[in-house]
Amino acid sequence: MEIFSYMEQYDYEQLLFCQDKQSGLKAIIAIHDTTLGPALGGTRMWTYDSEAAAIEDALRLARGMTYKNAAAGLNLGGGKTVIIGDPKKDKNEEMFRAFGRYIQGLNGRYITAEDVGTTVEDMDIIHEETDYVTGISPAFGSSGNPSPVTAYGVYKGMKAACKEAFGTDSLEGKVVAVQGVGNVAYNLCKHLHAEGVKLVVTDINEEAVRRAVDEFGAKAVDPKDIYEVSCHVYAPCALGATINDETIPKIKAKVIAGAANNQLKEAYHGDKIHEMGIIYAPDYVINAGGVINVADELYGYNSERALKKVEGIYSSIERVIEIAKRDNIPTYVAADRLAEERIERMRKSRSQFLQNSHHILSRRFK
Ligand SMILES: NC(=O)c1ccc[n+]([C@@H]2O[C@H](COP(=O)([O-])OP(=O)(O)OC[C@H]3O[C@@H](n4cnc5c(N)ncnc54)[C@H](O)[C@@H]3O)[C@@H](O)[C@H]2O)c1
Ligand SMILES: CC(C)C[C@H](N)C(=O)O
Repeated sequence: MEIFSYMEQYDYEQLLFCQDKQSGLKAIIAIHDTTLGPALGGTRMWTYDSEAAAIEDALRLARGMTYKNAAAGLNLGGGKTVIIGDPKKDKNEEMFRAFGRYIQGLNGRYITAEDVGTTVEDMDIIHEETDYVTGISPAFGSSGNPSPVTAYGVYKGMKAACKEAFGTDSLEGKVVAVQGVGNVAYNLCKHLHAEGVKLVVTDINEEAVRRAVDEFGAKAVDPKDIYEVSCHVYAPCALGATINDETIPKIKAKVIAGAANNQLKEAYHGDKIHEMGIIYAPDYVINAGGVINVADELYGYNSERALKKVEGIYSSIERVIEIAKRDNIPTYVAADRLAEERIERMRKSRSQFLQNSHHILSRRFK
């Protein structure tokens, strides 16, 4: 990948490489756009096949956060970190302390939180070095693990998408195929099971599958068979790019609604599923519950206020579907428009000069 041309193509602001030999930290912080405010996005720890793959993931995820935060009505820009390593083997305290110091060095341009492979405990260690971290322990008056709240938002968004596809938002008796039953999807399955959904699940982690089978009576299938499951809803809740040339012909669901980031491998895959009449709940709209929840910490965390906002994901999905139908466009395009229009409106309305401490007059008028 030609990094500068890629950054130019999608208008990225900054890409940082953070290395700490002692702890083994190899982190990449990508800041996409800070028009709306500081970039907020989680830290993913993953064993990437190559450094290029890690850079690409950081960049794609950071841009996703710009759109997610904008569409959710947050006054936050988009950024993301990836740490190269195995979260089960390679973590240590010094690593997250070193990483926290790099975040502190950005002086508020980037705020982090959890993502795949990182936990509340990791955020607490980062917090030893910087205040620019969210999703830390409730003991600090913070919001803790965002996953259950993300799951609640996905559940609400799935109901809105089903209303469009099946004429009712009741999920009772529906079959939902859940790919990846980790932190978010386990909690999603709880809501679905409580509403009488028949669950079909898969995961590469056998223990995660067993838990869903035992607790929710889910049927387990092999990871490669999840696309072909005869179901009403396909819920991608593992990693990204699972909607692609290979999987689309296998999908039997009428609705795609799940937690994973960057579900469409390429934009044209969104066009393909639209042509097939599938109702796609755009990933960054339906999975915004976690970021809405951690962002509330910046105002002094109030869980009731945050959950109320997360419930709004139902109407956000309704709105995206409405725009898509009105303008005869796929839902992913409708969501992008919503986000881009908000960023542009704010860019214009915030463009006038404002007296603060970082401008040409700051030394003269102290
Ligand atoms: N945690 C949050 O609050 C949050 C918020 C927004 C978006 N997301 C996104 O949702 C997704 C899940 O997040 P999470 O926090 O639950 O992560 P997680 O790591 O707890 O869960 C992911 C699960 O997917 C499984 N998995 C990985 N590859 C798989 C494959 N090929 N087939 C089947 N299963 C596979 C893993 O074993 C794991 O159990 C991620 O894409 C994440 O970026 C998470
Ligand atoms: C909790 C959030 C800041 C990050 C979350 N992993 C997301 O992708 O939205």
